Amino acid sequence: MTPAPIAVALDAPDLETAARWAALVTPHVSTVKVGLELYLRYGPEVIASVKGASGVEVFLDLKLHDIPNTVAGAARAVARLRPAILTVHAAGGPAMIRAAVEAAPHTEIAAVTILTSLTETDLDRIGLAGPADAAVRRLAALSVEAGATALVCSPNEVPAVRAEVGDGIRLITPGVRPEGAATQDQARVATPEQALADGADLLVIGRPITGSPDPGAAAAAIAASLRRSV
Ligand SMILES: O=c1ccn([C@@H]2O[C@H](COP(=O)(O)O)[C@@H](O)[C@H]2O)c(=O)[nH]1
Repeated sequence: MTPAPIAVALDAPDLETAARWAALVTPHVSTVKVGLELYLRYGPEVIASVKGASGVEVFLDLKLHDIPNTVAGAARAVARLRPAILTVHAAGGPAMIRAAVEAAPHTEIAAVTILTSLTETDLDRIGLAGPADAAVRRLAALSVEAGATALVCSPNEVPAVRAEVGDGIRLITPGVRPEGAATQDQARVATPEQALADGADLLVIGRPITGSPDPGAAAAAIAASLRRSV
């Protein structure tokens, strides 16, 4: 069976837990995601540990955001680990995004538009007044112009972003919660089925899977539900 287009966020406190979660979910999902917590604690060794013997894609979610020269150096440093995907913040601007793209030619650079934890009130307060999807759309357009081939946005913005950037750009959506699951610190959310129906290419799901007593079964259940919904 083809693994579901899900990136499981391995936000674990230690490497053993992350590797165990990865082994449990990789029969069911295409991708595992390593974020700041694991990478800052363990560095490059985390990539091999979560990959194990499986062919799962590794998504390195470091959300780089600095001046172009610094981001180029950071992207070059992690490119040798050959992650499938590396994130940068779109708000770093076009020169910074292009620097990452050029520094990591074998890795897909995904630009994070507006964090899915932010509400419209938060956006007003940080000076991005207006509906979230207007800011997301603007950041999406500049990121693609700068060479990003993937974008991170909430599932709610997928139709607007797709209309802006067209097909051929991978849309990655955190802020995904199965029906009835707690939203926790996520603000702009949708169900996995809705996200997929709206055209998301890769769904990032963490705690609804890793917080389950059986992460493998939780991943399998969401994957099965996605298969039924298409
Ligand atoms: O806008 C963003 C960008 C990245 N994330 C990351 O995705 C996961 C979501 O985990 P859940 O447990 O499913 O909430 C997490 O690693 C974030 O760092 C995001 O949530 N929103």
